[in-house]
Order: sequence, then C-alpha cells, then structure tokens
Amino acid sequence: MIVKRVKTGIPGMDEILYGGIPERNVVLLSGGPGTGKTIFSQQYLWYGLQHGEPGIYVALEEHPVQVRRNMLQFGWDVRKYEKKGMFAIIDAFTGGIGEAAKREKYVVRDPTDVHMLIDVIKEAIRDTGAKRGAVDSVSTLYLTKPVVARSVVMNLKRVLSGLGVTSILVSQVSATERGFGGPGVEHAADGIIRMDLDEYDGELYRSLIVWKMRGTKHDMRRHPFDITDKGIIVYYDKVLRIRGGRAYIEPLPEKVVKEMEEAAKKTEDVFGEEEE
Ligand SMILES: Nc1ncnc2c1ncn2[C@@H]1O[C@H](COP(=O)(O)OP(=O)(O)OP(=O)(O)O)[C@@H](O)[C@H]1O
Repeated sequence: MIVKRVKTGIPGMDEILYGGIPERNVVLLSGGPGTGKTIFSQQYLWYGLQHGEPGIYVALEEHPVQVRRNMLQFGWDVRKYEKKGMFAIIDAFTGGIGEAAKREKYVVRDPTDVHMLIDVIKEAIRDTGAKRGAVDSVSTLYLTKPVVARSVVMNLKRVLSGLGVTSILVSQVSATERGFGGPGVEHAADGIIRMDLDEYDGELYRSLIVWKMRGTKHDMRRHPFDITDKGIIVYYDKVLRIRGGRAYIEPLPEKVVKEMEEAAKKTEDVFGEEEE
C-alpha cells in the first residue's frame, strides 16, 4: 500500500522523512525557546498554500496581527490567501479583546475552553477545506493543568485527523529538558520532531531529529539546520556529532544520502500521478 504523504516543503526535511509526513498524522514539534518551531510550522503551511492546499494556523501565543507580520518577514504574505478563503488564522490569544481582534473572523472567546476552541477549529477547517494545520502552541492549553494534556491532544487529534488534516502541534519544553512535552502527549502523537539549540564550545548549534513518525521509515540521525530570511533549511546530508564537548558537522555517506533523495523524489511522482 502506498502511504499518502504531505510534503513539508522545508528544504531537506522531506528527505529525512523519506518523502513527507504520512497523511492525517498529528506531529508533535517539540523544542526549547527560540529553536524555530513557529517558523517551521508556518513554513509548512506556506508551502501548502503555494501548492493549492488550504491550511489553518491556531494562534495561542501571539496576536494574529503579529503572526501575519512575522510571516511576512520571510516573504510569506498570507493575507491574500485569507481573502480567498484558503487560509485561516484562529485567534485563541486575544479572547476577542481589542480593536484589532474585532476584525478577526475566527476568534475563540474563551481560549481556556478547549471545546470552544475545537468548535472554532472545525468551522475554520470546513470553511477553508484545510489539508494542513498548525497549533502554536499546544502546551499553552495545558500549562496550568498537566493532567488534561493527553485528553486535549486526543481531542485535537480526533478533529484534525478526522477531518483529513495533517497537522503540527508545537510543544514547548524547557531548554534543558530531554522530553517532548509529557508522556500522555508523546504517546498520543503520531510523530515527534525535536528541534534543538545547544551551546558547544562557546557557540550555538541548531539541529533536529525525527524521534518517531508512524507510517513511514525516517532517518534516525541528528541533522544540523539553519534559519535564514527565507525560512528553515535542513542539512539532510549532514549529521551533528558531539565528541568531547565539541560539535562536529560531518557529511553522511553518499549511499545514505541517495536513498533519502530517491524516497523524497518518489513522493513527488505519486502526487504527480494522482493530479492527472
Ligand atoms: N530572518 C531570520 N534569519 C535568521 N534567523 C532568524 C530570523 N528570524 C528569526 N530567526 C531566528 O529564529 C528564532 C525564533 O524562532 P521561532 O519563533 O520559530 O522559535 P520557537 O521555537 O517558536 O520559540 P518559542 O518557543 O520561544 O516561541 C529567533 O530566536 C532567531 O534566532
């Protein structure tokens, strides 16, 4: 059986995922502060829009106005897609307070009420026909009540996956924490991508690793990545190794690189055939 995949469109990432995220998967994108989670999730949505796939972005940490402004910095002007009805930002930040919030179409009046949030998400998915989704961040929903973490994620998963959306749930962990967001959440998610920013020998290094991804083979190495003014670039052909407290970025064997490239290319072929 061919697994239908959704390409992240982030350069280098689909090679690591052997083609992309299996359709309808709910992926936990976890990492410490400033590791690039927000940019990753926005780039994923932007790529979809460029290829005719509608999306939704659930803003729990930032004002929708700020979200648009941040995306614009990378050249991702989402306003025209919002006007076309292909993209929706769900305001789960302002609670509808303030002049700017009054102009938002999708507002969660009480962001602490998960059922209310889910109703607005459903409405936005139906209106836009979303195929891609991002929730930034899901941790906000259970920061003060960790016992409900699993049920919150399961509820989101039911709705997102059930309506055919392949989604990224941003999960905030502290810089030194080894986990991904708590046991309930980690097991409920179909995939986990961990983003890191670590200091070695007086310098910060960005890297990411795919910890799990149901429905596909994926590379198991820690790959370096960069954030540029065009977004994230992942070096799928390189590995970050730590020896004696120092970081080394080393090239991977050609055979390994080729295998990833071929798998990523195949996904394009599958979509190509289906579109005809
Ligand atoms: N134009 C740019 N060029 C290079 N790096 C950038 C650019 N814009 C932002 N960054 C980097 O991206 C980081 C912020 O990334 P992002 O907001 O995605 O992090 P995050 O993981 O969502 O963090 P948090 O959990 O704290 O919200 C900044 O700290 C900066 O290092």
